[in-house]
Amino acid sequence: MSKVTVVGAGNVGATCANVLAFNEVADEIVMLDVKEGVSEGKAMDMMQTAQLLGFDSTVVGCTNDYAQTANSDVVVITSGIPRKPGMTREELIGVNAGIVKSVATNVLTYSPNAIIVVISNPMDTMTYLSLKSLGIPKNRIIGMGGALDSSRFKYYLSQALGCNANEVEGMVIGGHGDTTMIPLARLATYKGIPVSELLSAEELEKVVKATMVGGATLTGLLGTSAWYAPGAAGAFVVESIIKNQKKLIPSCVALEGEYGQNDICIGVPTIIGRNGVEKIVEVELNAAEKALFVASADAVRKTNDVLKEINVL
Ligand SMILES: NC(=O)c1ccc[n+]([C@@H]2O[C@H](COP(=O)([O-])OP(=O)(O)OC[C@H]3O[C@@H](n4cnc5c(N)ncnc54)[C@H](O)[C@@H]3O)[C@@H](O)[C@H]2O)c1
Ligand SMILES: O=C(O)C[C@H](O)C(=O)O
Repeated sequence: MSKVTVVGAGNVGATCANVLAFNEVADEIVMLDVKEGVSEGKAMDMMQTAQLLGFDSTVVGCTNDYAQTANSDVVVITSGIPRKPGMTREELIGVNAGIVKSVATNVLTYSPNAIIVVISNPMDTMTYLSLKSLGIPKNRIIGMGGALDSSRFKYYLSQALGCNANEVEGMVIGGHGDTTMIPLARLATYKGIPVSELLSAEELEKVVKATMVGGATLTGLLGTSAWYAPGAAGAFVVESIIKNQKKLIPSCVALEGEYGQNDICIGVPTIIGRNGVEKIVEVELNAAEKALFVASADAVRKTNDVLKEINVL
């Protein structure tokens, strides 16, 4: 019997729960939100698709009742506010830090062995806050950003190449921010062929830039931030944990010397399985990529410092 809780039944949380149910990733999926009746209503709506879509997972909704989340194997945190056009993710810290800290504490009380997947923004800092305030082993705290950013990178590469996105490989590491993301263009391939052999340097640069502001572009179009790919990316990470798939997914994890960094949570390639972070894979970066990673970590650290200034850490 596997159980996943999704906290925050807004755009991202509900989409994540829906994908988890549709793909039968867990036997039971609990959605929790502070808005009276919203989780219950969305859960009932999803359950009324079960016969149409043919899934057997159970979706349960509750209003702030953590007892219903008890003994979850994985808890996904999406609670908090999203950005509006013109904002950065970092600007959300003042509101979201308090929400994420209290939610993380509550879920751990009822699911002391859960693996926590943090989605709320600014995600790298919310992951660090969860790690520091919960004091659980670092393998059990995973920030979701790289799965989404890499999917966007593959999308933009496929558009430039005019090919199927499923036949493109590529990873984005670094922070999950408009200026901190590092799409690893040098290592991206189409059917094993380096994309640098198929696209000009200018075309590749355009893809990299579009990937970095992928979230901002959607926020401009939608008036709030995206949810289909973010929800699916959250479910993708959860599936690798629940089914022990050991997929290589760029994820925001605590570094202790890896990539030359300490006391930070930031996106790096990780093997994700039943124990959460099973392994951090150290890809050999070239000098330019190393410099970008250092700058990205410096920027993430600056946002982490705000946690102390606003007294949540
Ligand atoms: N890491 C990523 O890749 C990524 C991708 C997309 C969105 N996000 C972030 O995810 C968060 C959610 O985005 P969204 O579009 O779903 O927003 P949303 O407003 O649609 O949903 C957020 C939900 O959280 C709920 N909530 C607020 N405080 C709560 C609490 N204390 N306990 C339980 N629920 C609470 C709200 O009632 C709301 O339903 C935002 O911070 C957004 O920036 C991150
Ligand atoms: O862009 C945002 O603010 C939401 C999320 O981080 C995303 O990348 O879609």
